[in-house]
Amino acid sequence: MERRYASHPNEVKQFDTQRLRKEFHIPTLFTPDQLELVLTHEDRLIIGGAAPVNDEIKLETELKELGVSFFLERRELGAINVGGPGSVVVDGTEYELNTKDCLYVGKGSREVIFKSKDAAKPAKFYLNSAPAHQEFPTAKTTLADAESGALGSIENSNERTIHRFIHENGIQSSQLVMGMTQLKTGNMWNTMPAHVHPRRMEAYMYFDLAEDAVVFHLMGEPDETRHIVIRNEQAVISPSWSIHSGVGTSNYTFIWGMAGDNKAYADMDAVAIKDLK
Ligand SMILES: O=C[C@H](O)[C@@H](O)CC(=O)C(=O)O
Ligand SMILES: [Zn+2]
Repeated sequence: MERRYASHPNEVKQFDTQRLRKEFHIPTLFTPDQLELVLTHEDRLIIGGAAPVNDEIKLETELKELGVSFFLERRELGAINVGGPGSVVVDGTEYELNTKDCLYVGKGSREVIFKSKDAAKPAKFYLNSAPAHQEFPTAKTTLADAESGALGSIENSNERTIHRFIHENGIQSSQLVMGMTQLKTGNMWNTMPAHVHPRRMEAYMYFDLAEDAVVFHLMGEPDETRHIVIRNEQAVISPSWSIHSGVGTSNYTFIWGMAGDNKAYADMDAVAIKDLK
């Protein structure tokens, strides 16, 4: 498991492109038959991917890295499938996950196995895991069952649908909040006007992008913004003090996941566009 340390905004404003990418950009999530994991010290969120093709993939790591006797002993997990049909087996119970379905796995689950149904159309499970101090039941949800809301307008090139999966009024969790935002065709902007939430960090994973398309992801303090160029199926870490917004060369979908002091989705401090620098 790769480890990323937490960052101070006064240091980050000195970073060049290479250093910004090294600290915040996660380029590889889906390697066939491998588990990819990055533990950030921003609220200790683990960001990862499981792409089973010919083999099953087990959720595991060097246990010394977490100081526990099994992965979810003191953690919870959110998994969203962005590939073909697959399933997740939690302590012997199999949950089928089609494209864009979400599974929450509660603290205390001992064995989590990721599987694809068809090696020709492999599943790709995007993973967020946060420390948890209370057990909540493992639960599945789908786009159709999620609490969804329309946001934005074509005039602002940001017409999109926000789907909330793991949140206050949805699947219950200790601190993990997770969902998916889908931009309509011809709409390129997400989260503009931008916001910060010093109470919670956030991670974005962009997908449904063509191979030659990119998202210019915006980060930094509102008056010290920087950009990171992100390609299909890559993630980016947003410290609690940073905006997290982006504009694509075409429309896209992204998964957002948060951990921190509260689970109130609307607890954001809006930044007026006129105040951005
Ligand atoms: O704190 C919440 C997150 O930044 C996202 O949910 C924002 C988002 O999906 C969007 O505006 O498109
Ligand atoms: Zn946010």
